[in-house]
Amino acid sequence: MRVTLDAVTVRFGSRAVLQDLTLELSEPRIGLIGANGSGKSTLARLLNGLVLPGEGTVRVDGLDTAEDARAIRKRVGFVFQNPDNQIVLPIVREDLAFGLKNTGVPRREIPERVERQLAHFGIAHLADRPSHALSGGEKQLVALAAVLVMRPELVVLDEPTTLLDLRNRNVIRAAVAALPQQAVVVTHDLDLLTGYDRVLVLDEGRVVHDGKPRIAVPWYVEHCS
Ligand SMILES: Nc1ncnc2c1ncn2[C@@H]1O[C@H](COP(=O)(O)OP(=O)(O)OP(=O)(O)O)[C@@H](O)[C@H]1O
Repeated sequence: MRVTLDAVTVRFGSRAVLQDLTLELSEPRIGLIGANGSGKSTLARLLNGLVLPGEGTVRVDGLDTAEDARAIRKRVGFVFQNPDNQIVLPIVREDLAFGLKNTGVPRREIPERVERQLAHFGIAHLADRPSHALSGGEKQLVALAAVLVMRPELVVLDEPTTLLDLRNRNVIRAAVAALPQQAVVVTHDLDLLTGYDRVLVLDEGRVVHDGKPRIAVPWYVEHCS
């Protein structure tokens, strides 16, 4: 998919948290890095219309997020930083089935799709567990599974590894690397970006570096830390 930002500014109150961004995002793996408060999550949220630009336009394959948010959300999945904001139903299996039911997937196909997605992440054993009683890392895996089961064309992940131990961080890294879909990943975990096609470094709402990870990551470490 091709996401284009044209002269986008986002303000919260009188403060511009993204300033006059013009970008085209179409590479398979894009990382967004930058200091706390630099605007990464806000940029990620623009991509599926969770945040709308105050000025300028965001288009996803030509659809304007300010006008076609519903159609865009079907195609662009968003994995929240805090999985509690995403998991809506009390039992894991039901949570994964929820979105599928809402988008009209035939009921007989739903259980198998849910099982397959959970098994893919090695979390089939969580299917009947209450979502609220999962560990932070388990919740993060369930939240990612719940987005992927919808088969979005683009997946936006906001700090997908923050709550995870080393083993599950590797599970997520491998899962993201193996995604057939395009992915945009906000992260402070710089190792996650190995092999990515493009990394954007944000600073105070502007893109201050844009390039391959082997250049962008050392640039960030040198200039922004
Ligand atoms: N809904 C909101 N209302 C007011 N201010 C907001 C809102 N969302 C974000 N901000 C502010 O916008 C700025 C950018 O926030 P954003 O979450 O995009 O940064 P970030 O780079 O993702 O940070 P972090 O690494 O800490 O997650 C911050 O100063 C934040 O306080």
